[in-house]
Amino acid sequence: SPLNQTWDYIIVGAGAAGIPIADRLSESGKSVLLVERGWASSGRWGGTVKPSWLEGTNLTRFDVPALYQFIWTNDTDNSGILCPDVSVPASCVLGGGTAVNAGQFYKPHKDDWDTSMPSGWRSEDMVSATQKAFSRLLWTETPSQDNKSYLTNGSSLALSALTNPSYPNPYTLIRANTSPSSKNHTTSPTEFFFLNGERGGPMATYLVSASRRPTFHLLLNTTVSRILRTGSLISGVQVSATHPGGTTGTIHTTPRTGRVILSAGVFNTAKLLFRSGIGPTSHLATVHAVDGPAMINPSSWIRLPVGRYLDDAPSVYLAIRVPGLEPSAWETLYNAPDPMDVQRYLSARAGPLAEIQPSLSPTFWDTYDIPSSGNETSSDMVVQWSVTSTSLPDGVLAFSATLARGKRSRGALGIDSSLTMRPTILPYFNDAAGADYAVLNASAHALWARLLGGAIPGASAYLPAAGQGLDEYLRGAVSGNETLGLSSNHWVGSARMGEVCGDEREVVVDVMTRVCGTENLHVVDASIVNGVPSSNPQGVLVVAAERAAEVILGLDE
Ligand SMILES: Cc1cc2nc3c(=O)[nH]c(=O)nc-3n(C[C@H](O)[C@H](O)[C@H](O)COP(=O)(O)OP(=O)(O)OC[C@H]3O[C@@H](n4cnc5c(N)ncnc54)[C@H](O)[C@@H]3O)c2cc1C
Repeated sequence: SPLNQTWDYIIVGAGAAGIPIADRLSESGKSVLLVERGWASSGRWGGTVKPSWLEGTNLTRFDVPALYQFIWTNDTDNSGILCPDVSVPASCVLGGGTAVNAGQFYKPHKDDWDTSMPSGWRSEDMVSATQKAFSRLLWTETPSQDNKSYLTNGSSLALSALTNPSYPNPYTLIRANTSPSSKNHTTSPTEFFFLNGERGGPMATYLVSASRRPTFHLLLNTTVSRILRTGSLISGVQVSATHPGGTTGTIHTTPRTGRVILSAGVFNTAKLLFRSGIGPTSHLATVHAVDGPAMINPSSWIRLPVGRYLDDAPSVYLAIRVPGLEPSAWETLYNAPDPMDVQRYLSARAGPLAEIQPSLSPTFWDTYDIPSSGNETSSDMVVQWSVTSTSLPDGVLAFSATLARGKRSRGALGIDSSLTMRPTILPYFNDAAGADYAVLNASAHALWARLLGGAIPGASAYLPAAGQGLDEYLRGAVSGNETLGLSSNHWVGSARMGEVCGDEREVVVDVMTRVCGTENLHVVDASIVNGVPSSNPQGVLVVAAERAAEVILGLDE
């Protein structure tokens, strides 16, 4: 039992960052315990949740790319997948976000590091970590093993509208993971981490190599409820069984040298810090009222601005009607897919079930210059657009704009008396100078003019509808009570990394990923990324985990 030994590294949370760092640390020969609150998702790890047509195979719903969309639907049994104690979608099964996400996988833009991360985490420092991450996790634009794309009618139309030289100012076609820092008026086939026609990512790579080492142990179905801490020194974690097969008790780190690494995701890492007496006083007081004497004494609380730099990329979509657009019929895929498609997938991992439905491609980017205003210096801001016709009526093609690196709005998170984590300030369109809205507005107008100006023959307005102005539509989309609906699930930044603990820039962890005021407690997950990157974040997170492994192993040499 993991309770009966001490561990050099205890890693909390087996997600996008937790799995890679666990693997890299276990390479050193030291003992590594990876504690995951959820159950096995992928069939490779013993997962069992699947539609009936996968019975008799080793695959689960998490392994088949096309089943990704069903995490959002009410008519599919999604119980036990999303974290019940987080008010926004967060995955609480093995793999974390990488078990349920769309698999879009992008190499970081160099400015993802250079504009917001401290020294030691700039692009020149990340070269080896990037190389390691992107040689372990491969990517593809055609997950289907016959090397074809399916239901590509919408993506082909969009790609030609973007790149057609007969329309003014065409986009340049690139391969995003070959030219990661070309994100200005460029378009690329979407890059996915699917592997051999199945979900890839950390569960299919790093976890496989880690689990071959005798010094590595994966503990599933077990929630870490708090860190065992005496002042600045961490001695282990308290755990409780979440599901059958889980473990309850206390697990200790190796005396004097052991470390605990929190990789539980933006909201759950913050919750663990709060429950361990680390955070803003008001949140610690909320936890104290619930946990009482089980919580560390207030005289030992470490006041840090955990959660005060929360960020997420807001998304707003425009949609057009396109004559003759191929219907996607994706709704039937879970319970009643076409038997021919099932046969093709099961025998050869090919066909529409091997890809996100329908092809979520291409992706395109524009970068805008933002003049200085108030305390803000001039900078640039990236808008990433993606194309899909899923969950819309037949014949409708959507273009979804995501405000990415350089966006200025910031939010905050908090905890309530049921110990549920939630954003208390949403990081959307709240910047004083209105730069975020200005960029969205400019980008949406440029695209709308292209789409309705002849770049897609016969296209007509759907959202906004004909007669409703684009400005009015955009204003409506970004205001009101529905703003959580703007989320792209790209949350980062709840434990801001800085060069100097205690300075005014809301620093929670130092460049060694160590929580300020502690000796051996680290955070390695999306919490330490100081602002949304230029593209979907998991590529940045795996690289960050590789970099964190380098610095932590360096500390222990
Ligand atoms: C529906 C959806 C679609 C997305 N699509 C994409 C995409 O296509 N591309 C992309 O780049 N990004 C995508 N993302 C975002 C991406 O998945 C996340 O940014 C990423 O997974 C965050 O990584 P993380 O390591 O910080 O946390 P996570 O991956 O969330 O991992 C945290 C892990 O910790 C576990 N845990 C939490 N609390 C505890 C505890 N107390 N004890 C033990 N274990 C605990 C959780 O169960 C989970 O396994 C998507 C996210 C969602 C929700």
